Amino acid sequence: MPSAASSPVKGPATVAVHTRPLVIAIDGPAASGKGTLAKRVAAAYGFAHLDTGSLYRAVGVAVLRAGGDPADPAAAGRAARDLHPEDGILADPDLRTDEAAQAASKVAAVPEVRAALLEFQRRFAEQPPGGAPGAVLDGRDIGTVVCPGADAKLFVTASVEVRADRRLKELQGRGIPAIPSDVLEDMKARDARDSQRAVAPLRPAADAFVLDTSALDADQAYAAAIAHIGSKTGLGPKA
Ligand SMILES: Nc1ncnc2c1ncn2[C@@H]1O[C@H](COP(=O)(O)OP(=O)(O)OP(=O)(O)O)[C@@H](O)[C@H]1O
Ligand SMILES: Nc1ccn([C@@H]2O[C@H](COP(=O)(O)O)[C@@H](O)[C@H]2O)c(=O)n1
Repeated sequence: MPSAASSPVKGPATVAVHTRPLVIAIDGPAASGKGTLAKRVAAAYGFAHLDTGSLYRAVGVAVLRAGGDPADPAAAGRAARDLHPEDGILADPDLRTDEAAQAASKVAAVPEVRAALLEFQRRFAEQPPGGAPGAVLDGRDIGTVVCPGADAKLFVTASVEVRADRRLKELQGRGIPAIPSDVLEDMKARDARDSQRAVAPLRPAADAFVLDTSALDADQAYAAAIAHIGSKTGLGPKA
């Protein structure tokens, strides 16, 4: 094999700089806007995007469909081991219901479930589908557990009242009737389960950039995220 010094020059020196896909981790509580942000960041950089919450939702829905209790570790663990995310289940509209969200946060507290879903998430980050040059994963434990070596980490948050209001408007926009106080209580219950569980609790990684979007609209949140990602990776968005 010729040494690097004797190799013929095949193109600009910068071409060979990225020898592995770039990984951007975006975590945060429910309705903080991390999914909206992750999709937009992925599109801007030409990266693949994985909404890891949909994996937990798929497991929760599978347990419910089998007539089981999402908090039952045996039922939840079995459903996670049987999950084949490549089969299109993540696009099932049933995953977007509040019932699915609550079931997801119950199965997510089961260590066997988290272990069963870990490999798929890491493979996505290491080998993004379609040969994309990078991956954006959003969830609760991407920066802390799934991709602790991510090139840029964001923890997107907002006050629980602001998040409940966003979710309420989202539900209303989809024509789903919702009671504001119920939405707020559900949000608090999910926050508590996600941040108090023993395994991979929701919390910012020590090296995460905390982005509070309580007073930011989606464009302002995106601008702040892009500035941070640029400062960590030296890359700017393509679009
Ligand atoms: N900065 C923002 N300001 C106002 N509304 C926003 C902002 N970001 C996102 N939204 C809206 O808030 C709602 C929730 O956003 P999104 O689904 O991205 O949150 P999420 O953190 O991914 O939620 P979940 O974890 O429950 O999937 C959506 O209706 C979205 O359009
Ligand atoms: N990395 C993750 C992602 C999600 N969860 C759990 O799933 C629930 C649903 O997630 P959404 O992002 O779709 O709202 C969430 O409440 C968490 O309990 C997780 O644990 N880890």
